[in-house]
Amino acid sequence: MSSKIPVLEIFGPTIQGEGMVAGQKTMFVRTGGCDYRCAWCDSAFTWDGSQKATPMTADDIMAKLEQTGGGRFSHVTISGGNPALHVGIAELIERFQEKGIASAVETQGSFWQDWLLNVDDVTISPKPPSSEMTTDWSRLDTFMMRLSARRDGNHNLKIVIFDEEDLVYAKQVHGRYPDVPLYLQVGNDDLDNQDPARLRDHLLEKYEWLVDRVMADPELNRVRVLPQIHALLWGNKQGV
Ligand SMILES: C[S@@+](CC[C@H](N)C(=O)[O-])C[C@H]1O[C@@H](n2cnc3c(N)ncnc32)[C@H](O)[C@@H]1O
Ligand SMILES: Nc1nc2[nH]cc(C(=O)O)c2c(=O)[nH]1
Ligand code: SF4
Ligand SMILES: [Mg+2]
Repeated sequence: MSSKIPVLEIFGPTIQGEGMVAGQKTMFVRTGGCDYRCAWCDSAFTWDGSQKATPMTADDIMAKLEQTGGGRFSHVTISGGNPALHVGIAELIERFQEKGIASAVETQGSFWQDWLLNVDDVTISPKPPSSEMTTDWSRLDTFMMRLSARRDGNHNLKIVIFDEEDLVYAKQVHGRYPDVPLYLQVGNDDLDNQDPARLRDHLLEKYEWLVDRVMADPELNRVRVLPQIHALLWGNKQGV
């Protein structure tokens, strides 16, 4: 029997706006529920009760992806919430493999699932102090070790930066997993802004600050710095 997955939204094709495969044409499946409560979560509707998830089987999700994306995609990103809370995603990844669809997952590294071994690109996003969450380093170590042991697939770290303290945290993570590519992402601290042009100016100013800080720091010579491209293009709109 297949285990159902709580789904908040399925959308696309759009571009992956963040991290390692930024610019990639992809569909998104966003799952409901998260074990964290980040102070600045831009997807709080997945866990704060404001929107209701629909329980779906892997086949339901495939049908909805095909209905929404038509023939216009060959890549699916699973985000949330924390997708790694859901065992049922194993079957969804199998469907992708059968159909030759590449897959990516966004998670914070607090829960492991063996299906992660079959995902092409795994992004792990540990949370810095500004999130008001605490990193369980032994859990994260185990998570990173399991990913490093796989033969196929890529993984990377992505840390959202709001302030100096977050940069200190990012350097701690970088020192702990020096061989894993690290992306620093501009934090969006204006989640209620409904004016995409004004938000864009604001986020670009923050991007410039982050770039300047990274250029000045010899401990950050190997990191990559990116904004959320989708926020620059479409602001705080959901489902893009
Ligand atoms: C909404 S989360 C869902 C996946 C998973 N729970 C996680 O946090 O990695 C997707 C990505 O958005 C990032 N994110 C969340 N809120 C953000 C914000 N206000 N500004 C920039 N990035 C944010 C997260 O750090 C994560 O990398
Ligand atoms: N275009 C686009 N790119 C994204 N990359 C990560 C996202 C996420 O919310 O996990 C996201 C998203 O919501 N939209
Ligand atoms: S871990 Fe991800 S989904 Fe969960 S609260 Fe933090 S940013 Fe939001
Ligand atoms: Mg997002």
